[in-house]
Amino acid sequence: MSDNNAPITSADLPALRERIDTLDSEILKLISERAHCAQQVAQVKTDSDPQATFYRPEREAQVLRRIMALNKGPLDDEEMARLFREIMSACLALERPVKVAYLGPEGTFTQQAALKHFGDSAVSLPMAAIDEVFREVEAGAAHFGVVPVENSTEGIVNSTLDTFMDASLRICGEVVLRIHHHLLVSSNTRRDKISRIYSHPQSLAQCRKWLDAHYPNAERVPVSSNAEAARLIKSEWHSAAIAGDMAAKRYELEKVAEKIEDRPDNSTRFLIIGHQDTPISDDDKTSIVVAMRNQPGALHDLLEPFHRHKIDLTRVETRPSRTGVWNYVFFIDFKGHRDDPQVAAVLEEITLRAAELKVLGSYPVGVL
Ligand SMILES: O=C(O)C(=O)C[C@]1(C(=O)O)C=C[C@@H](O)C=C1
Repeated sequence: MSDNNAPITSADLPALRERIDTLDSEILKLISERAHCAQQVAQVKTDSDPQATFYRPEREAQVLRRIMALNKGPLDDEEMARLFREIMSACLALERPVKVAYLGPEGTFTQQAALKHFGDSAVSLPMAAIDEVFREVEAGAAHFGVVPVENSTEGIVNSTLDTFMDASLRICGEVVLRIHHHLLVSSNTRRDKISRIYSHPQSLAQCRKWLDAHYPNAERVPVSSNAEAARLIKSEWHSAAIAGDMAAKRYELEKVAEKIEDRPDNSTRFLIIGHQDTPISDDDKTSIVVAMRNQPGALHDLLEPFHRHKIDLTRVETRPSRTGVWNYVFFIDFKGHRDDPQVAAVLEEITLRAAELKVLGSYPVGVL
């Protein structure tokens, strides 16, 4: 191979490939050793508790954060963490394969979020509605569920918050996904004759300006999901769909235009729901739902302890209560874990002031 100062030429190719082969052998050996360690961890877990939970979100967040902090390039931190995410996913599948229910059908952004969080080795099960995802996990048919909760342009997903009010499940993680929309067609579509564009209503709204500029006369048809839009156009030669990469791949569609969302920072936050409480990971969030008594100053009374204990609120959402006794409930997300002394003190104070308080979960801030 060339010395350090000489430019690399095609003559170096065989030596470079030989070096890659040697490195791959080392990586292979190390990954196998790591997988062996994970198997031993599983043994320790089952020895101490036959009902042990194998998936440990706080540990996974710590592993990924550490890798990102150690990474010196040339791969960027996210790319490197994504590779380790897959290694961990395979290691966890060796311990016990994880079943994850998500808001389907196949090809939705929620499926993409599930894969981003659990990796490719998880078994993912599409559900037709958000409450079905909850039910599947509550019934034990899936270990975890993934549901959308808020979008940076279109706001809150009300059905997720409403379903939480009656559910017994905990939040054990969050995933934030950059949402990129594409205009997709099938191989049979006459691209110059597009007269109808299908998508989920939120996606149509997120691409409104682009559609006004490029397809002002096409009919915009709202459907139940982007994946459904992608499926529909397979049989219509004059129609296009707005959907993401996952749907494009699943339905073998071609991209006429990429990243057509009006706001480049368009992102959606998803929650991971399950049965278990998650221990502290050192960078956590907590979600609670609170019903206050119907009296003046109730919201102030609720928020004041957070201010006094210097706890950052990341979201406050009001929803009509469905029990009829209390008019409104507040969904609050804040930084910190319920086992942090400061957070525990705030929760204790709120319990005294509120008609009802439910901690939905403390979980690691999304890493990827
Ligand atoms: O540390 C553990 O508890 C493990 O089971 C190992 C491991 C890993 O591969 O690093 C695998 C699955 C868990 O979700 C967390 C981490």
